[in-house]
Amino acid sequence: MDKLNVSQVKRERSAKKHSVYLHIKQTVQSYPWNWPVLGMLPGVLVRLSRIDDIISVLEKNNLTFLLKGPWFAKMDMLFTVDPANIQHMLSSNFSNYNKGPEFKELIDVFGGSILIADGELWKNLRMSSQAILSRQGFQNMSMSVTTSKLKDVLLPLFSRFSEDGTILDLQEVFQRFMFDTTLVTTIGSDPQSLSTEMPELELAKALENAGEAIVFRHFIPRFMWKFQTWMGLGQATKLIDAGATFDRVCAKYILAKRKEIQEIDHHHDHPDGESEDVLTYFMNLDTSKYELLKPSDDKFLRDTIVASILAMRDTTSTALTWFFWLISENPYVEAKIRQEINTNLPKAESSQERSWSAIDRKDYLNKLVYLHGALFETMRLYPPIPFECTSPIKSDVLPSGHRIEANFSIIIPIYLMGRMKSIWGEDALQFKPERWISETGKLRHEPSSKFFVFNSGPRICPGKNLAMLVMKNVVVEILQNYDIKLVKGHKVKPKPRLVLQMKHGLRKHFGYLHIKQTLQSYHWNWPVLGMLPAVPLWLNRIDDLIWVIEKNNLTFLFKGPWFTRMDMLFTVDPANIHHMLSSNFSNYIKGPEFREIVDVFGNAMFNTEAELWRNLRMSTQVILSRQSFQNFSMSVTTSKIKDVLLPLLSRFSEEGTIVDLQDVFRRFMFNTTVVTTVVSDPQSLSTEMPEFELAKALEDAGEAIVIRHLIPRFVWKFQRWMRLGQEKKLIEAGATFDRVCAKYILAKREEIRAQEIDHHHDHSDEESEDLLTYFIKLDTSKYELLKPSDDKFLRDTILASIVAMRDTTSTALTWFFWLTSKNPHVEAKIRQEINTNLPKAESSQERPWSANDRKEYLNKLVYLHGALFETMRLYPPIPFERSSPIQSDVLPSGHRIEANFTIIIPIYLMGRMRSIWGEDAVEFKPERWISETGDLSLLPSSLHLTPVQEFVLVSI
Ligand code: HEM
Repeated sequence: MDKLNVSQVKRERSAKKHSVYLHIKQTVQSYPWNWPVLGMLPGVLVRLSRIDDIISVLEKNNLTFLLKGPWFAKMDMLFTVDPANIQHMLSSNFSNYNKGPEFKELIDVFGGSILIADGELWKNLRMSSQAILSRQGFQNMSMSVTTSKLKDVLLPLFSRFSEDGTILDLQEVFQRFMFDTTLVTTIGSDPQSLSTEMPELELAKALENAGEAIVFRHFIPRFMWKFQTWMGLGQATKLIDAGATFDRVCAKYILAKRKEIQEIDHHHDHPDGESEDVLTYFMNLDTSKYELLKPSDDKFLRDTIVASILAMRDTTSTALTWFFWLISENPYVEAKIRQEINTNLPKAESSQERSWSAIDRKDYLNKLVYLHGALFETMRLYPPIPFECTSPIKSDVLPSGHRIEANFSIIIPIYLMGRMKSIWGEDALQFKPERWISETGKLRHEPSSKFFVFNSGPRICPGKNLAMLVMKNVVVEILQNYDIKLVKGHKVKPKPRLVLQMKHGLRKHFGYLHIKQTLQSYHWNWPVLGMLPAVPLWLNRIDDLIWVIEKNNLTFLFKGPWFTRMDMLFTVDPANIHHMLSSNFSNYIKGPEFREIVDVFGNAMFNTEAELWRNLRMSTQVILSRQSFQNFSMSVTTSKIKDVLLPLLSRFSEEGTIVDLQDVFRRFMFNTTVVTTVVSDPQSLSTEMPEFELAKALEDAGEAIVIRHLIPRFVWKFQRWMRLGQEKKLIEAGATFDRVCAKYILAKREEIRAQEIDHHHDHSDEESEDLLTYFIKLDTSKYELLKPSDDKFLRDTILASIVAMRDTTSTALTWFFWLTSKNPHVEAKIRQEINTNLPKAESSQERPWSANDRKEYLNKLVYLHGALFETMRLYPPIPFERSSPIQSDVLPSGHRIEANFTIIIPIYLMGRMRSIWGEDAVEFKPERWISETGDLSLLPSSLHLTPVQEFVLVSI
């Protein structure tokens, strides 16, 4: 294997090990668009998986884009998301536009229903459908069917799953739920597809197969699928079979209904016509009003049943699935919805004193404005029907200026439309129910040509209001009883279908949402084992842990197993923190246990106390605050960026290599830290990505130390004595530290000696010396407890410097890039800030900057500063801090603590507390750091700066 291959393999291995991968890619402009013969098809295929790129193409083309298909394939299409075009085609010029013959042909299996029909037939179908959908009786029936299905089937099923700890696929649950309720409202009988057995139903299966085959037809030239149908091949067979199933199953329903009607006629026992099901309504239709409809014709009734299921089932169940996923990703939205539900809930319902009428329930649901906004917002981002087709009967010119011939295909990609910044603003990609709430707290109206999810004009969805009520009903019942969490690691993405369902991997019955009861039900404090058994449970459920701490007023006493000395007080209460780390500082130390746990690092500043700490702190502060040291560090960073990091990223980008950015940043910071500490550059960042013993030892030591925190002291003491497991690694890491540092120290002493002999040496340079030189030459009269001549002291100093700078900064950078890639609006704002403040000279590279110029420029980047703070608020590089009182004390929270008791401040959780940061605590919002005057907000006094914090931020 040659050298390059080796490095490639190493890189892949390291990428697997870590969890952050970012793909460096060129922008889409560089791909060729229009090919000879093949047209734009190859370009489209490349871009299909790059929704962002397609969005930017549409934005660049003023929201309308002409796609050239392969020559002679009749696949040219106009894509438009321009609200003006939509208003023109679907409202003001409605009579000149229809679904087009091609679309009808594509979905022929659904017959001539309302969803497909045009012209007079459509008008008849529309008027008759609207008549039944607008009946109070029909709406009430639909609501009661939904409510009883929820109470009698769905909730008991959830309870059972929750007790068993079963993970289930919520998409499938909602599909079955909607299938059952849709069939009850359509034909009056319940197929009971939702049950513990989850039986497979042929009609449901046929609908799925038909949907798949139809999508396939959209993507291949017409003559190909025509040929396949003729030969009965591939997808075509599925479609033919699905059609046959529709015929057979619907015939059965129709026959049964006819019998039922006859019997009722026979007994003269007419039920209330207002609440009849769809099939009964259409069978009894007054044909004098709707001349083109034929209630006696089984084909007409079959198409009506299929259309009714299609219109109601998948649309609603899909919207519900995306909704639950989005709120599980946005817990603050979920909290707001729960609050709205509880605030508006009438007393009677909560105490279950009386059952509600459908009308009471409707009134209540209509009050839930924020929930309404959250459902609209879900469908804006994940519209159940992701695209719409239309075609002009006569040639026309669109408001966008595009001239289109008769029968030309026009596609409205609704999915993309909801993501356009020019339509929805800079935050288009964010899930923000607030955008639907007006200043007076009412629902904000958006024209249907803009919020096109329910179509627009005369063909607007006639079931919209009913669908909203049904969805609200489902959400309220579920949220009142359950917490729903996404199973960790499950990938969520849409699958291209007629209805925008969620693609959840290949495994069919693989679930993705975990239903669980609220935390109260867990067994907490066990005899002998204390709370230890609950720990693994919490560790996977950070949200619960946050909730427990919030419930306990930010301070929580953890009981470890008996006799293990593992009891600890967890606190994130800013008042306690201020007390321990500031006002009562002298009574608090890291504690002997902590020192013992991190003994491999020796006497570093972060694990010493009292006078020794004061000496270390003062001497360190002197060098860190030197202008020259700061400038030295800045130039090291800058040249490492320009000479190493950027060329490497360019190369990866050209090769299309996927890099582990965490590894890159760690190596980058390792190099710059070692340079500022001892001056010699280990060059760990290069195409070869060599492994370094010092870096490796630091990693092993870190791992072992975490384990020491989690297990009882006697266990790791015993392991150390036996040289077992992670303790063995720790001993080896210690030896590596000794050896490598001894080398650095020896080299540095020699260098200093040589300089002292060399009389030409200019001492004015002293100001920009590295850390090791500084400590070797330290003035011991000022710092009596420090011993520059002692190699052990220098070794500990080198290590402390690397530990303090390397991982903290590189970790913050890695999370920062991940968060900005997930929040493109933040990235855009940062880029803008960078460009706006960039001095002309730099951009044209006319003159090199001094470190001072650069510092001044970086200090202007307030929004970037906020984004970095925000990154560290959510992902603090040091996730917890430890403290212990020398003498017993009472904390401001009222907790009495004995001397030497362990107190943990879980900084990671602290950044996620709603009671500290507000309802949007878990959101990434750099804006929270910007004051009204555009400056950086002052930190709350409970959060304390470390001496290097500002320095580190400037380096970043
Ligand atoms: C979240 C739920 C729903 C969404 C997003 C939705 C969306 C839509 C859209 C986009 C169309 C136009 C389709 C086209 O012309 O290609 C449509 C049509 C239609 N929808 Fe809905 N719908 C939903 C629920 C329902 C429900 C619950 C019903 C019935 C109770 C219903 C009944 C209909 C009917 C009958 C049409 C055909 C209208 C026509 O062509 O004139 N929809 N819907």
